[in-house]
Amino acid sequence: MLQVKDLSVTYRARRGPGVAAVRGVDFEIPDSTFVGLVGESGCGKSTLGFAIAALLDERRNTVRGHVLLDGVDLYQLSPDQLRALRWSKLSVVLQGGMNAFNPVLRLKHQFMDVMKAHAKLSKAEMTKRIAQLLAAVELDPAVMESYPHELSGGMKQRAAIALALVLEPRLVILDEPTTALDVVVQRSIVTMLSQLQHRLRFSVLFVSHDLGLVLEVAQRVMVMYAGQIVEDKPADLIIDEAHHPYTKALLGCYANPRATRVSLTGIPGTPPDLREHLHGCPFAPRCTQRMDICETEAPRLLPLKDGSVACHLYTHKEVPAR
Ligand SMILES: Nc1ncnc2c1ncn2[C@@H]1O[C@H](COP(=O)(O)OP(=O)(O)OP(=O)(O)O)[C@@H](O)[C@H]1O
Repeated sequence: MLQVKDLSVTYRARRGPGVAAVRGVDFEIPDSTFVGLVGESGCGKSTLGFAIAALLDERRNTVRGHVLLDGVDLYQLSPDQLRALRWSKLSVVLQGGMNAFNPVLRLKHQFMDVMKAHAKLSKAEMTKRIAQLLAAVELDPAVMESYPHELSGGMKQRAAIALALVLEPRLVILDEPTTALDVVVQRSIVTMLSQLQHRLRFSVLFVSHDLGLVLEVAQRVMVMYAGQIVEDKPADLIIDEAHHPYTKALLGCYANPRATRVSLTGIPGTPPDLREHLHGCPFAPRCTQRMDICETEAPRLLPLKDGSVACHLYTHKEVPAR
């Protein structure tokens, strides 16, 4: 349903090279699939999410490649065609829900504005639909009469998810939707989201730096490093069968709740500066299994039995340098 083909995004700079935040990314998300996108801060997750939603300002950055939703390339559409498609086919939920709502309008009017722009419904029908949606995200329907500031952070984020679902989109992109919330509220929202996704069968791209949280809800996990997808795997296999040394290192930073003993390791070094031209594998300077080829040749994302990985360890028979 969603196909991303050779997608690259560069934030242009006044002087010098821009930031190549997304570098030739390819993947697909079939219907009704919950995909998590994880990686350290600055690896390009949000930029990829925004580029898929065609939300980046093309006056300030360069987007190349294709994003196809049901075969329609979003980057070939006029602004009006794109507007018609937002909310109805694809919607976005951002951190804290704060960007979703106008502070001076009651929630119900904000839901109605979206509905009026896309569908012909009577006021009573709209009110009924808003009540159903708020109940679906486990909020009291009476909340529709509130202003955004009257809601707690968790309630606001639930309302933002309800708003994203108002026109029954096929794909919802959530960018760090629960990061600003406490752990208990985070868990309850993510569980609610997962149940809704099962019931309503939309697809989700869930952007998060929290691998533990993603593993609780996603069917598939894509791991991003330095603007590229380095591993893509079913979530239930990633803990025991991760291939990429970066995925293994990320897992080492996360306490597996199923393990009886846990030792957390961290990842030495820092991700590369995305303003620079990258030679070879971007993870090589931090990789404990690097080989000579890793310094010179960029690995391509190649299919495995389950998922895919971009790492020379699985295509070359060289012995790791250390
Ligand atoms: N508007 C912008 N202009 C210039 N560079 C940007 C802009 N937004 C992001 N970047 C840079 O692009 C790179 C990728 O950033 P991005 O926010 O997409 O990463 P991320 O993985 O989502 O990180 P985080 O989890 O911290 O949000 C970083 O080097 C960041 O500094």
